[in-house]
Parts: sequence; structure tokens; C-alpha cells
Amino acid sequence: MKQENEISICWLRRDLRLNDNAALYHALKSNYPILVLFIFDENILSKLTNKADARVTFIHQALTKIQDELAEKGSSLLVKHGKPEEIWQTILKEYHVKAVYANHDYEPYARERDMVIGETLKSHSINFYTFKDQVVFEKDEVVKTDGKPYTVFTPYYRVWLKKLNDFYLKSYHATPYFKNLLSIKSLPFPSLKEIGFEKSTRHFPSSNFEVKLNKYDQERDYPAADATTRLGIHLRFGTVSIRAVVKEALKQGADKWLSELAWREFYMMILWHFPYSATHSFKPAYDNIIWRNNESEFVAWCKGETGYPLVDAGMRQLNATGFMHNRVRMVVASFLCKHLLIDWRWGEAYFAKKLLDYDQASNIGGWQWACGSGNDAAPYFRVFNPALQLKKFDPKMEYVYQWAPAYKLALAPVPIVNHEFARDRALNAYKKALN
Ligand SMILES: Cc1cc2nc3c(=O)[nH]c(=O)nc-3n(C[C@H](O)[C@H](O)[C@H](O)COP(=O)(O)OP(=O)(O)OC[C@H]3O[C@@H](n4cnc5c(N)ncnc54)[C@H](O)[C@@H]3O)c2cc1C
Repeated sequence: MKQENEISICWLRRDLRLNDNAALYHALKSNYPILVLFIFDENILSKLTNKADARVTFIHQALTKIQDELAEKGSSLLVKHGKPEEIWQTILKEYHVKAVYANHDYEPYARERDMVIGETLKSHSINFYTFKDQVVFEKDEVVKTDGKPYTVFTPYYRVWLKKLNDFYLKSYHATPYFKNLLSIKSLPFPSLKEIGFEKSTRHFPSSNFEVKLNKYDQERDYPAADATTRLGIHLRFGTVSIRAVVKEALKQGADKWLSELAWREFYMMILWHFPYSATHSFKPAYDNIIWRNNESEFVAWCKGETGYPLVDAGMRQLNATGFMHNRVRMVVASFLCKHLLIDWRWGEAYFAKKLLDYDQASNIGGWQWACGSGNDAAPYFRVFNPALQLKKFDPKMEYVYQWAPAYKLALAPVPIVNHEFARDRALNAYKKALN
């Protein structure tokens, strides 16, 4: 029999919104009052060295908004800080929990975490219901006819597109069910300071992506044009719904942009099926490359002091804003792996520290693509020429002058390495490893 104080919990993670949220929708339609939970995960936070990390501020702001929305509905967000295993033990003592609802999270750490929490809940006879929410098609939904995962994007995308229909894009309309939220006074909401962080002064891009779509196809490759949507951080933390975003892309006929959203799902699918690729080259032979790993050259790359204008502008944009244009990401990544022969994992880790839109699957996918070690990567002998890339994609040096003004004043650093020399050196090192 249902008792007075029995509740179910909807645990938010990378889905920081009340609207069109699969887990929350299903929770609200169940039999028990719903308490919405977020845990500031110490296992993740303790690895962030910058105490003013902008992503923590972004999450805190998104949660503040959710708290306000819940308060308007007579409920509250439960915000905890600690290691999820320990937090759940406390919650299970504090509340009479009947079921837990959450959305799938595909990264290796998240899979492990959910397995452990699932076991804990099971040992208390509590059901753990999980749902697809952050992608349109997840790990096993777009696969080859023999059930194996695609490792090449083009055939994957063909099937992804063919499968796309209203059923998969239907939004989870929770409004009629908000009355099933647990009626409760506002619970304590920790400040950033209380969880060991400071407020970042970074500017966060707006989630109004719609206006950017009509010129995306023509202008997306020009870093000075500011023609991409900057939706990455919102997709990362789920402050927008992927279903709503895809519907808008279809409505505007933004085909190229739609394919970029599919790349995101492709990389998530790859990381799910090939979790070793988080730390090892997808193509194992690439782990035979003897990297030079010169530390002072790595520092010069990080600071944007390589003497290559596009590389330096990109790194400076990243350091100043937490964003770097996609075309420039490809150029700086290729430069690090090939021109400097520095292990892609060093660059991947640096991006992970700095990018507002950092996403493990896309970042690893992007880095392994540039290095050549990835599943559907640039061939190893394709070595981007940073000078030609500059000529083609920033011909008036507008992007370079914005982020690396020294080039305008002819104060540019001397190139760290000669392009032709570096190209030959890279090709030799790659050939040696792959033969
Ligand atoms: C070395 C390297 C590292 C990268 N690291 C990340 C990362 O950590 N997180 C991340 O989201 N993207 C990453 N990307 C992909 C891409 O550069 C960014 O998604 C894009 O620049 C973000 O800008 P935007 O939000 O304006 O994207 P838009 O061009 O407006 O695209 C919309 C959304 O589609 C997705 N998307 C676009 N391009 C790609 C792509 N090539 N691969 C996967 N998803 C894509 C993103 O979610 C993006 O926000 C990386 C690419 C490279 C080459």
C-alpha cells in the first residue's frame, strides 16, 4: 500500500531542464510524488584545477533556473555535493524512495557510476528506470544489418537520416503532470563557494540558435564570420532538447547543420562501443608512433606562440573564451600531432580543460580524426598546411587580428618549426609506426 511519505526521484545529470525531458516526463507520470535531484559529483569536480571553471558556473546557473521553476510549482530541487555512491546512501536514509528515474549517460565514467548506483538501488529493492534523452538515436539504434556498429560516418548518416521521423522527435510534454512534483518548501541550495568553486566571468553563448541556420552552410567554415550556433554547451548539459533542435533544423532545411548533430551522435555511439578509444588510438597501430612530446613546444602551442597565425589565434581564442571555431580546432589539432609530433592525448586533455562545450566523445573523435588514428579519420599523409588554411578560410586575417593582434603589428613570433621540414618528419614517424 502507498504510504504518505513515499516518493520517487528524478536524477538530473546532463539534462538540465524541466521541459521535454524523457526521464522527468516518465517519473511524473508514475505513481509517486517526484523529487528532482542533482548531485555535484566530487569525482568530477576534484579533477578541475581551475576553481573558477566556467562549466561549473554554467551548471550552477542552470540549476538556479530549475530551482526557481520548481519553487513556482510548489516544489524544490534537491542539490547534493559529494561522491554519488555516498550521497545515495544518505538520500536512501533521508527519504522513502520507491523508484529512481534518469536519462542515459554514455561516457565510460557515467556508465560505471550508473552501474554502481543501480546495484545500490537494487539492494534496497528500488527500481532504476533510465531513458534515452540526449540523442535522437543511441548506441544500438543505427547499426549495420549484421547488428555491428558503423565505424564510417557516411553510411551511418544515411541510415540515421532515413530513420528520422516524428516518432523519434516527439517532445515529452510534462506540463500536465507537474502537479505530481513533490510539494515541498525550498531545500538548501549550495553556493558555488560551498562546493569549492568561484563564479566565472565567462560569457555563455545564448541558446537562440535558430537565427544562425540560414547562412550556416555557406559561412560555417570561416572563423571570422561567427556563423556557427555555439549550441555545444547547451547540448552538453541538456539546457536544450536535442529533439527540439533537430525539429528546427528540419523545419529550416538546414541539412549541413543536421549532419553535424549526427556527427555528435556518431561519436557518442563510437565511444560506447569502443570505450578503449578514450585512452588508446582507435586504430591500434597508431599507438606505435614515437611522439617527440617536447614540453616547451607544447607550452608554446597552448599559449598560442607557435608563429603560425591561425594556430596562435585559435589557441588564444580558446584560452580567452573557452571556444574555438571548428575549422581552427582541426588545424591546431593537426599541427600539434603532425607538425610538433606531440601525442594527441596531450591536446585532448588541454581541450578538455578549456572548452566550454567539452564533450568526451566529440573531443576524442575530433582529436583522433586530426591525428589520423580515429575510426573515420583524415588519412595520415594529409598534413594540413596552416598557411594555406589561413589563406583559404581567413584571407583578410580578420580572425587572426582579433585573437592574435601581434600579427597586425608585425610582432609575430618566429615559426616554431618549418612547415616542409615538419611535414616530412611527421610522415616518416607515421610511416615507421604503421609499417
Ligand atoms: C580537435 C577537435 C575537438 C573537438 N572537441 C569537441 C568537444 O569537446 N565538444 C564538442 O561538442 N565538439 C567538439 N568538436 C567538434 C566541433 O568543433 C564543435 O562541436 C563545434 O565547433 C562547436 O561549435 P558550435 O556549437 O557553434 O557548433 P555548430 O557548428 O553550430 O554545430 C552544432 C552542434 O553540432 C555538434 N557538432 C558540430 N560539429 C561537430 C563535430 N565535428 N563533431 C561532433 N559534433 C559536432 C555540436 O554539438 C555542435 O554544438 C571538436 C572538433 C575537433 C576537430
